[in-house]
Amino acid sequence: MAALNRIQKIASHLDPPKLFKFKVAVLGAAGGIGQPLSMLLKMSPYISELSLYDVANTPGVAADVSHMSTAARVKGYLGPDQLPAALAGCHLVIIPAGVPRKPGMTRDDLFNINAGIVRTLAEAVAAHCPTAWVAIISNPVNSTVPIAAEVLQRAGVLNPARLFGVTTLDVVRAEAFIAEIVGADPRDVSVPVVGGHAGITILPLLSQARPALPASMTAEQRKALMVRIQDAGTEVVQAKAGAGSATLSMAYAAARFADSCLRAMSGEGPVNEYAYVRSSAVPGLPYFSSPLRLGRGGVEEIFPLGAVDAMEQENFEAMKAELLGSIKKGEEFAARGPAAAK
Ligand SMILES: NC(=O)c1ccc[n+]([C@@H]2O[C@H](COP(=O)([O-])OP(=O)(O)OC[C@H]3O[C@@H](n4cnc5c(N)ncnc54)[C@H](O)[C@@H]3O)[C@@H](O)[C@H]2O)c1
Ligand SMILES: O=C(O)C[C@H](O)C(=O)O
Repeated sequence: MAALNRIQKIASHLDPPKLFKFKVAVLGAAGGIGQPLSMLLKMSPYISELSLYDVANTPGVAADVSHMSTAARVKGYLGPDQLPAALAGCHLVIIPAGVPRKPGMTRDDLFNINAGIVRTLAEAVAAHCPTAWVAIISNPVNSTVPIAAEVLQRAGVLNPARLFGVTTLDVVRAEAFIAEIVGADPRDVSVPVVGGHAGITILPLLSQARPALPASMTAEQRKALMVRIQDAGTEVVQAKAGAGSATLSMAYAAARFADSCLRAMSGEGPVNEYAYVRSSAVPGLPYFSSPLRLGRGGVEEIFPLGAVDAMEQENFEAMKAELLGSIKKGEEFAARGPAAAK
Protein backbone atom coordinates (compact mmCIF):
# COMPACT_ATOMS: atom_id res chain seq x y z
CA MET A 1 0.00 0.00 0.00
CA ALA A 2 2.99 2.30 0.33
CA ALA A 3 2.89 2.45 -3.45
CA LEU A 4 -0.71 3.58 -3.67
CA ASN A 5 -0.32 6.07 -0.85
CA ARG A 6 2.62 7.55 -2.70
CA ILE A 7 0.65 7.64 -5.93
CA GLN A 8 -2.34 9.30 -4.27
CA LYS A 9 -0.13 11.96 -2.75
CA ILE A 10 1.41 12.74 -6.08
CA ALA A 11 -1.90 12.78 -7.87
CA SER A 12 -3.20 15.35 -5.40
CA HIS A 13 -0.04 17.46 -5.81
CA LEU A 14 0.53 17.40 -2.04
CA ASP A 15 3.98 15.94 -2.43
CA PRO A 16 5.48 16.77 -5.83
CA PRO A 17 7.91 14.15 -7.11
CA LYS A 18 11.60 14.74 -6.46
CA LEU A 19 13.19 11.50 -7.54
CA PHE A 20 12.32 11.03 -11.21
CA LYS A 21 15.28 9.24 -12.65
CA PHE A 22 14.48 5.85 -14.08
CA LYS A 23 13.42 4.77 -17.56
CA VAL A 24 10.68 2.14 -17.38
CA ALA A 25 9.17 0.30 -20.33
CA VAL A 26 5.80 -1.44 -20.53
CA LEU A 27 5.71 -4.06 -23.32
CA GLY A 28 2.06 -4.69 -24.15
CA ALA A 29 1.17 -1.16 -23.05
CA ALA A 30 -2.03 -0.88 -25.09
CA GLY A 31 -3.67 -3.94 -23.54
CA GLY A 32 -6.13 -4.46 -20.73
CA ILE A 33 -3.35 -4.44 -18.14
CA GLY A 34 -0.95 -2.23 -20.06
CA GLN A 35 -3.22 0.82 -20.21
CA PRO A 36 -4.10 1.19 -16.51
CA LEU A 37 -0.56 0.15 -15.57
CA SER A 38 0.84 2.89 -17.78
CA MET A 39 -1.49 5.37 -16.11
CA LEU A 40 -0.37 4.30 -12.62
CA LEU A 41 3.31 4.38 -13.60
CA LYS A 42 2.90 7.91 -14.97
CA MET A 43 2.19 8.88 -11.35
CA SER A 44 5.40 7.34 -9.99
CA PRO A 45 7.94 9.79 -8.60
CA TYR A 46 10.75 7.41 -9.56
CA ILE A 47 10.13 7.46 -13.31
CA SER A 48 11.65 10.10 -15.57
CA GLU A 49 10.83 8.32 -18.82
CA LEU A 50 7.93 5.99 -19.51
CA SER A 51 8.29 3.95 -22.65
CA LEU A 52 5.03 2.44 -23.93
CA TYR A 53 5.49 -0.34 -26.48
CA ASP A 54 2.92 -2.53 -28.21
CA VAL A 55 2.22 -3.99 -31.63
CA ALA A 56 -1.00 -1.92 -31.83
CA ASN A 57 -2.52 1.33 -30.56
CA THR A 58 0.41 2.79 -28.63
CA PRO A 59 0.27 6.24 -30.28
CA GLY A 60 -3.17 6.82 -28.77
CA VAL A 61 -2.35 5.39 -25.37
CA ALA A 62 0.87 7.39 -25.17
CA ALA A 63 -0.83 10.63 -26.25
CA ASP A 64 -3.54 10.09 -23.65
CA VAL A 65 -1.23 9.22 -20.74
CA SER A 66 1.21 11.99 -21.65
CA HIS A 67 -1.42 14.63 -20.86
CA MET A 68 -1.35 13.73 -17.17
CA SER A 69 0.37 16.54 -15.26
CA THR A 70 3.03 14.39 -13.61
CA ALA A 71 6.78 14.42 -14.22
CA ALA A 72 7.47 11.28 -16.26
CA ARG A 73 7.99 11.89 -19.97
CA VAL A 74 5.92 9.48 -22.04
CA LYS A 75 6.75 8.09 -25.44
CA GLY A 76 4.85 5.52 -27.48
CA TYR A 77 6.58 2.90 -29.65
CA LEU A 78 4.70 0.86 -32.23
CA GLY A 79 5.80 -2.43 -33.71
CA PRO A 80 9.06 -4.40 -33.74
CA ASP A 81 11.02 -1.72 -35.64
CA GLN A 82 10.57 0.64 -32.70
CA LEU A 83 11.28 -1.91 -29.97
CA PRO A 84 15.04 -1.19 -29.78
CA ALA A 85 14.39 2.51 -29.11
CA ALA A 86 11.70 1.65 -26.58
CA LEU A 87 14.17 -0.45 -24.61
CA ALA A 88 17.42 1.52 -24.96
CA GLY A 89 18.59 2.67 -21.55
CA CYS A 90 15.74 1.06 -19.62
CA HIS A 91 16.18 0.28 -15.96
CA LEU A 92 12.97 -1.73 -15.57
CA VAL A 93 10.98 -3.57 -18.23
CA ILE A 94 7.48 -4.77 -17.35
CA ILE A 95 5.92 -7.32 -19.72
CA PRO A 96 2.14 -7.82 -19.84
CA ALA A 97 2.19 -8.64 -23.60
CA GLY A 98 0.20 -11.65 -24.67
CA VAL A 99 -3.25 -13.16 -24.82
CA PRO A 100 -5.47 -13.57 -21.75
CA ARG A 101 -7.69 -16.53 -20.81
CA LYS A 102 -11.30 -17.07 -21.75
CA PRO A 103 -13.67 -19.14 -19.58
CA GLY A 104 -12.75 -22.83 -19.60
CA MET A 105 -9.06 -22.22 -20.34
CA THR A 106 -6.12 -22.81 -18.05
CA ARG A 107 -3.17 -20.45 -18.01
CA ASP A 108 -1.13 -23.19 -19.66
CA ASP A 109 -3.53 -23.06 -22.63
CA LEU A 110 -1.95 -19.65 -23.38
CA PHE A 111 1.51 -21.19 -23.73
CA ASN A 112 1.47 -21.70 -27.50
CA ILE A 113 0.95 -18.00 -28.20
CA ASN A 114 2.56 -16.30 -25.24
CA ALA A 115 5.75 -18.38 -25.10
CA GLY A 116 6.86 -17.01 -28.47
CA ILE A 117 5.90 -13.44 -27.55
CA VAL A 118 7.90 -13.55 -24.33
CA ARG A 119 10.87 -15.15 -26.04
CA THR A 120 10.96 -12.44 -28.70
CA LEU A 121 10.68 -9.67 -26.13
CA ALA A 122 13.36 -11.25 -23.92
CA GLU A 123 15.68 -11.41 -26.94
CA ALA A 124 15.11 -7.69 -27.45
CA VAL A 125 15.84 -6.99 -23.77
CA ALA A 126 19.07 -8.99 -24.06
CA ALA A 127 20.10 -6.93 -27.08
CA HIS A 128 19.03 -3.43 -26.05
CA CYS A 129 18.93 -3.17 -22.23
CA PRO A 130 20.74 -6.24 -20.90
CA THR A 131 21.12 -4.92 -17.36
CA ALA A 132 17.46 -3.95 -16.89
CA TRP A 133 15.29 -5.55 -14.26
CA VAL A 134 12.60 -7.58 -16.02
CA ALA A 135 9.16 -8.23 -14.52
CA ILE A 136 7.03 -10.74 -16.41
CA ILE A 137 3.25 -10.70 -16.13
CA SER A 138 2.40 -12.69 -19.29
CA ASN A 139 0.95 -16.12 -18.55
CA PRO A 140 1.69 -18.88 -17.93
CA VAL A 141 4.16 -17.17 -15.56
CA ASN A 142 5.38 -20.55 -14.29
CA SER A 143 6.78 -21.15 -17.81
CA THR A 144 7.36 -17.67 -19.25
CA VAL A 145 9.93 -16.75 -16.60
CA PRO A 146 12.06 -19.86 -17.35
CA ILE A 147 11.73 -19.00 -21.08
CA ALA A 148 13.03 -15.48 -20.48
CA ALA A 149 15.83 -16.82 -18.27
CA GLU A 150 16.98 -19.24 -20.96
CA VAL A 151 16.94 -16.50 -23.61
CA LEU A 152 18.93 -14.12 -21.42
CA GLN A 153 21.33 -16.90 -20.44
CA ARG A 154 21.97 -17.88 -24.07
CA ALA A 155 22.69 -14.23 -24.80
CA GLY A 156 25.17 -14.22 -21.90
CA VAL A 157 23.34 -11.51 -19.95
CA LEU A 158 21.21 -13.39 -17.42
CA ASN A 159 21.28 -11.93 -13.93
CA PRO A 160 18.78 -14.08 -11.98
CA ALA A 161 18.62 -11.40 -9.30
CA ARG A 162 16.88 -9.11 -11.81
CA LEU A 163 14.36 -11.42 -13.45
CA PHE A 164 10.93 -11.72 -11.83
CA GLY A 165 7.58 -13.36 -12.41
CA VAL A 166 5.01 -10.96 -11.00
CA THR A 167 2.92 -12.81 -8.39
CA THR A 168 1.90 -9.68 -6.51
CA LEU A 169 -1.73 -10.11 -7.56
CA ASP A 170 -1.93 -13.31 -5.52
CA VAL A 171 -0.65 -11.43 -2.47
CA VAL A 172 -3.02 -8.53 -3.12
CA ARG A 173 -6.00 -10.90 -3.35
CA ALA A 174 -5.01 -12.76 -0.20
CA GLU A 175 -4.72 -9.44 1.64
CA ALA A 176 -8.12 -8.30 0.36
CA PHE A 177 -9.95 -11.53 1.20
CA ILE A 178 -8.40 -11.83 4.66
CA ALA A 179 -9.17 -8.18 5.41
CA GLU A 180 -12.84 -8.92 4.68
CA ILE A 181 -12.82 -11.87 7.06
CA VAL A 182 -11.02 -10.24 9.98
CA GLY A 183 -12.58 -6.81 9.47
CA ALA A 184 -9.21 -5.08 9.03
CA ASP A 185 -7.93 -2.41 6.68
CA PRO A 186 -6.22 -4.40 3.88
CA ARG A 187 -3.15 -2.19 4.36
CA ASP A 188 -2.72 -3.75 7.78
CA VAL A 189 -2.88 -7.35 6.52
CA SER A 190 0.20 -9.33 5.62
CA VAL A 191 0.20 -12.86 4.26
CA PRO A 192 2.88 -14.74 2.33
CA VAL A 193 1.82 -16.33 -0.97
CA VAL A 194 4.50 -18.64 -2.34
CA GLY A 195 5.04 -21.24 -5.07
CA GLY A 196 3.98 -20.26 -8.58
CA HIS A 197 1.11 -18.53 -10.37
CA ALA A 198 -1.45 -21.13 -11.45
CA GLY A 199 -4.02 -23.16 -9.53
CA ILE A 200 -2.55 -25.25 -6.72
CA THR A 201 0.92 -23.84 -7.36
CA ILE A 202 -0.39 -20.65 -5.72
CA LEU A 203 0.15 -21.38 -2.04
CA PRO A 204 -1.10 -18.80 0.47
CA LEU A 205 0.46 -19.45 3.88
CA LEU A 206 -2.65 -18.60 5.86
CA SER A 207 -1.06 -19.85 9.08
CA GLN A 208 1.36 -16.91 8.81
CA ALA A 209 -1.32 -14.28 8.13
CA ARG A 210 -1.25 -11.14 10.29
CA PRO A 211 -3.66 -10.39 11.79
CA ALA A 212 -4.20 -14.11 12.36
CA LEU A 213 -7.36 -15.68 11.00
CA PRO A 214 -10.06 -16.10 13.67
CA ALA A 215 -9.55 -19.22 15.80
CA SER A 216 -13.24 -19.93 15.17
CA MET A 217 -12.59 -20.66 11.48
CA THR A 218 -13.00 -24.35 10.75
CA ALA A 219 -10.54 -26.39 8.70
CA GLU A 220 -13.12 -26.39 5.88
CA GLN A 221 -13.40 -22.60 5.98
CA ARG A 222 -9.61 -22.20 5.88
CA LYS A 223 -9.42 -24.62 2.98
CA ALA A 224 -12.18 -22.71 1.16
CA LEU A 225 -10.24 -19.46 1.62
CA MET A 226 -7.09 -21.06 0.26
CA VAL A 227 -8.96 -22.37 -2.79
CA ARG A 228 -10.60 -18.97 -3.36
CA ILE A 229 -7.17 -17.31 -3.49
CA GLN A 230 -5.89 -20.04 -5.84
CA ASP A 231 -8.92 -19.70 -8.12
CA ALA A 232 -9.33 -15.92 -7.92
CA GLY A 233 -8.04 -15.43 -11.47
CA THR A 234 -10.64 -17.88 -12.72
CA GLU A 235 -13.30 -16.04 -10.68
CA VAL A 236 -12.49 -12.89 -12.69
CA VAL A 237 -12.26 -14.75 -16.03
CA GLN A 238 -15.72 -16.21 -15.44
CA ALA A 239 -17.20 -12.89 -14.30
CA LYS A 240 -15.82 -11.19 -17.42
CA ALA A 241 -17.46 -13.95 -19.48
CA GLY A 242 -15.12 -13.94 -22.46
CA ALA A 243 -13.93 -10.32 -22.19
CA GLY A 244 -10.55 -11.26 -20.71
CA SER A 245 -9.00 -11.74 -17.29
CA ALA A 246 -7.96 -9.51 -14.42
CA THR A 247 -6.65 -6.18 -15.70
CA LEU A 248 -7.37 -3.45 -13.14
CA SER A 249 -6.34 -5.35 -10.01
CA MET A 250 -3.34 -6.61 -11.99
CA ALA A 251 -2.36 -3.09 -12.97
CA TYR A 252 -2.57 -2.10 -9.30
CA ALA A 253 -0.46 -5.13 -8.31
CA ALA A 254 2.14 -4.49 -11.02
CA ALA A 255 2.40 -0.81 -10.09
CA ARG A 256 2.99 -1.88 -6.50
CA PHE A 257 5.68 -4.33 -7.59
CA ALA A 258 7.29 -1.71 -9.83
CA ASP A 259 7.33 0.72 -6.92
CA SER A 260 9.18 -1.86 -4.82
CA CYS A 261 11.73 -2.41 -7.60
CA LEU A 262 12.32 1.32 -8.09
CA ARG A 263 12.59 1.98 -4.36
CA ALA A 264 15.16 -0.82 -4.12
CA MET A 265 17.08 0.53 -7.15
CA SER A 266 17.10 3.94 -5.51
CA GLY A 267 18.81 2.46 -2.47
CA GLU A 268 15.88 3.20 -0.18
CA GLY A 269 16.84 0.50 2.28
CA PRO A 270 15.86 -3.13 2.08
CA VAL A 271 12.52 -3.69 0.33
CA ASN A 272 10.65 -6.89 1.11
CA GLU A 273 8.53 -8.42 -1.66
CA TYR A 274 7.27 -11.68 -3.10
CA ALA A 275 8.15 -12.79 -6.63
CA TYR A 276 8.69 -15.89 -8.76
CA VAL A 277 12.45 -16.09 -9.28
CA ARG A 278 15.24 -18.53 -10.01
CA SER A 279 15.85 -20.01 -6.62
CA SER A 280 17.29 -22.82 -4.56
CA ALA A 281 14.70 -22.32 -1.82
CA VAL A 282 12.99 -25.61 -2.62
CA PRO A 283 15.24 -28.48 -3.72
CA GLY A 284 14.19 -29.77 -7.14
CA LEU A 285 12.27 -26.61 -8.12
CA PRO A 286 14.62 -24.16 -9.87
CA TYR A 287 11.98 -21.38 -9.85
CA PHE A 288 9.79 -20.54 -6.90
CA SER A 289 7.94 -17.54 -5.55
CA SER A 290 9.26 -16.72 -2.10
CA PRO A 291 9.46 -13.84 0.30
CA LEU A 292 12.61 -11.97 -0.67
CA ARG A 293 14.59 -8.81 -0.08
CA LEU A 294 15.37 -6.42 -2.94
CA GLY A 295 18.37 -4.10 -2.93
CA ARG A 296 20.12 -1.94 -5.48
CA GLY A 297 21.29 -4.94 -7.49
CA GLY A 298 18.04 -6.92 -7.42
CA VAL A 299 17.24 -9.89 -5.20
CA GLU A 300 19.62 -9.80 -2.24
CA GLU A 301 18.15 -12.59 -0.17
CA ILE A 302 15.46 -15.22 -0.57
CA PHE A 303 13.89 -15.96 2.78
CA PRO A 304 12.84 -19.42 3.94
CA LEU A 305 9.14 -20.21 3.88
CA GLY A 306 8.89 -20.56 7.65
CA ALA A 307 6.58 -22.91 9.51
CA VAL A 308 3.61 -24.28 7.58
CA ASP A 309 0.59 -26.16 8.86
CA ALA A 310 -0.65 -29.56 7.69
CA MET A 311 -2.99 -28.16 5.01
CA GLU A 312 -0.23 -25.99 3.56
CA GLN A 313 2.29 -28.86 3.65
CA GLU A 314 -0.17 -31.11 1.80
CA ASN A 315 -0.73 -28.46 -0.91
CA PHE A 316 3.01 -27.82 -1.11
CA GLU A 317 3.70 -31.51 -1.82
CA ALA A 318 0.80 -31.65 -4.33
CA MET A 319 2.01 -28.65 -6.36
CA LYS A 320 5.60 -29.73 -6.92
CA ALA A 321 5.07 -31.95 -9.96
CA GLU A 322 2.89 -29.39 -11.75
CA LEU A 323 5.29 -26.52 -11.10
CA LEU A 324 8.31 -28.54 -12.22
CA GLY A 325 6.46 -29.61 -15.37
CA SER A 326 5.69 -25.98 -16.25
CA ILE A 327 9.30 -24.93 -15.62
CA LYS A 328 10.65 -27.72 -17.85
CA LYS A 329 8.10 -26.92 -20.56
CA GLY A 330 9.37 -23.33 -20.68
CA GLU A 331 13.03 -24.31 -20.62
CA GLU A 332 12.54 -26.89 -23.37
CA PHE A 333 10.65 -24.38 -25.53
CA ALA A 334 13.48 -21.87 -25.23
CA ALA A 335 16.09 -24.55 -25.92
CA ARG A 336 14.35 -25.51 -29.19
CA GLY A 337 15.10 -22.03 -30.59
CA PRO A 338 13.08 -19.62 -32.74
CA ALA A 339 11.43 -22.25 -34.95
CA ALA A 340 9.47 -23.44 -31.92
CA ALA A 341 7.37 -20.26 -31.96
CA LYS A 342 5.92 -21.03 -35.37
N1 LIG B 1 0.81 -12.47 -13.63
C1 LIG B 1 -0.45 -12.21 -13.33
O1 LIG B 1 -0.84 -12.19 -12.16
C2 LIG B 1 -1.42 -11.88 -14.42
C3 LIG B 1 -2.66 -11.27 -14.11
C4 LIG B 1 -3.52 -10.95 -15.13
C5 LIG B 1 -3.20 -11.25 -16.47
N2 LIG B 1 -2.00 -11.85 -16.73
C6 LIG B 1 -1.59 -12.13 -18.11
O2 LIG B 1 -1.20 -10.91 -18.74
C7 LIG B 1 -1.32 -11.04 -20.15
C8 LIG B 1 -1.99 -9.81 -20.74
O3 LIG B 1 -3.30 -9.70 -20.29
P1 LIG B 1 -4.24 -8.51 -20.82
O4 LIG B 1 -5.55 -8.66 -20.14
O5 LIG B 1 -3.52 -7.21 -20.71
O6 LIG B 1 -4.38 -8.91 -22.36
P2 LIG B 1 -4.80 -7.95 -23.59
O7 LIG B 1 -5.09 -8.83 -24.73
O8 LIG B 1 -5.82 -6.97 -23.15
O9 LIG B 1 -3.47 -7.12 -23.87
C9 LIG B 1 -2.31 -7.73 -24.32
C10 LIG B 1 -1.54 -6.72 -25.14
O10 LIG B 1 -0.34 -7.37 -25.59
C11 LIG B 1 -0.10 -6.88 -26.90
N3 LIG B 1 0.83 -7.76 -27.59
C12 LIG B 1 0.59 -8.94 -28.20
N4 LIG B 1 1.71 -9.40 -28.77
C13 LIG B 1 2.69 -8.49 -28.49
C14 LIG B 1 4.06 -8.41 -28.80
N5 LIG B 1 4.69 -9.36 -29.51
N6 LIG B 1 4.75 -7.35 -28.34
C15 LIG B 1 4.12 -6.39 -27.62
N7 LIG B 1 2.83 -6.41 -27.30
C16 LIG B 1 2.12 -7.46 -27.74
C17 LIG B 1 -1.46 -6.79 -27.55
O11 LIG B 1 -1.44 -5.96 -28.69
C18 LIG B 1 -2.29 -6.23 -26.41
O12 LIG B 1 -2.33 -4.84 -26.44
C19 LIG B 1 -2.07 -12.34 -20.38
O13 LIG B 1 -1.16 -13.36 -20.73
C20 LIG B 1 -2.68 -12.65 -19.02
O14 LIG B 1 -2.92 -14.02 -18.83
C21 LIG B 1 -1.13 -12.17 -15.74
O1 LIG C 1 -6.29 -15.85 -14.30
C1 LIG C 1 -5.75 -15.40 -15.30
O2 LIG C 1 -5.78 -15.97 -16.40
C2 LIG C 1 -5.04 -14.07 -15.23
C3 LIG C 1 -4.14 -13.95 -14.06
O3 LIG C 1 -3.17 -14.96 -14.01
C4 LIG C 1 -4.88 -13.86 -12.74
O4 LIG C 1 -4.47 -14.49 -11.77
O5 LIG C 1 -5.87 -13.10 -12.69
